[in-house]
Amino acid sequence: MSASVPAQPDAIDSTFGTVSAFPEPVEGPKIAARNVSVYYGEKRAIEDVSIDIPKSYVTAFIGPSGCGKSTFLRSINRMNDTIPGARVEGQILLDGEDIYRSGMDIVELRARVGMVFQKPNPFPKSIYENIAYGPRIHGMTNSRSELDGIVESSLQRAGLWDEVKDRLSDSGTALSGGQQQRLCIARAIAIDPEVILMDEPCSALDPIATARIEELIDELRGRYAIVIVTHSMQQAARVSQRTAFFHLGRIVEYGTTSDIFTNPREERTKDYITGRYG
Ligand SMILES: Nc1ncnc2c1ncn2[C@@H]1O[C@H](COP(=O)(O)OP(=O)(O)OP(=O)(O)O)[C@@H](O)[C@H]1O
Repeated sequence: MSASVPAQPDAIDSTFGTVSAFPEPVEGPKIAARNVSVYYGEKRAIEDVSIDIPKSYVTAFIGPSGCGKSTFLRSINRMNDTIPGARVEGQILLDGEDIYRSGMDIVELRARVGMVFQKPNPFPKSIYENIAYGPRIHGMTNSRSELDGIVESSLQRAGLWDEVKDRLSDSGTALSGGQQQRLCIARAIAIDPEVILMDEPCSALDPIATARIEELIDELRGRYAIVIVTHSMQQAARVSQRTAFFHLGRIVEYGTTSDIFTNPREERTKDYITGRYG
């Protein structure tokens, strides 16, 4: 891992296990949202959200069902564009560039800001093709051997290579749920993104597969800005260094995961993380 990777977690909390406390990021934000509101038709699902999301950290979005976590996550790579009637106000800056400006190349944006969904969704193609598809359409390689190299390194980084190297031509959909999710992470990594958005990536997985994905998230964070939506307080505490608590379409509190879980400023945050509602 690079030297810029934050240090190891240093705070322990008996309820949530090890909770990370990290120094402030040294670089400017990878993503900066400014007064973002998201509408579905007349309904406002996100209201005036501003947040800076750093590189080399995992940022968790937590909050009760329907509070807008997924809506906001999807607005970071303009996935909401695909929903009829959805509309975004405000600014979302990626390295200072407004991703909602006219003329923004959406295909390039989604290559820079990859996404992993709740339910693993490999293409109904071979394991090899699942990974090779993105680099091929983005013109990232000139030769088969280069493409082979990307497929191998992506599967390596997603911790799947040893399990699939002898059956790359088997269908991706024939893998176990946990393997499929690692395949989807490998697919996202293959096009060299800068940000990885994960919408409840473990909710369809058993505890062992979940632990594997959590380890993987920790291994990957040095290289990317990772944002994860999760319903599991324990998972947020285990994998993230920053946590934003959403409620009724707003961010109530955002800070180090350590502060949010051990020393929340807001009553609503405290109530949620102690299980009083949600
Ligand atoms: N495609 C859509 N069309 C209309 N309304 C939507 C759509 N998607 C979400 N909403 C509404 O926007 C609000 C926020 O939903 P969203 O899925 O972002 O919340 P969430 O916090 O991710 O919830 P959950 O934790 O249950 O996944 C909810 O009131 C939801 O009903």
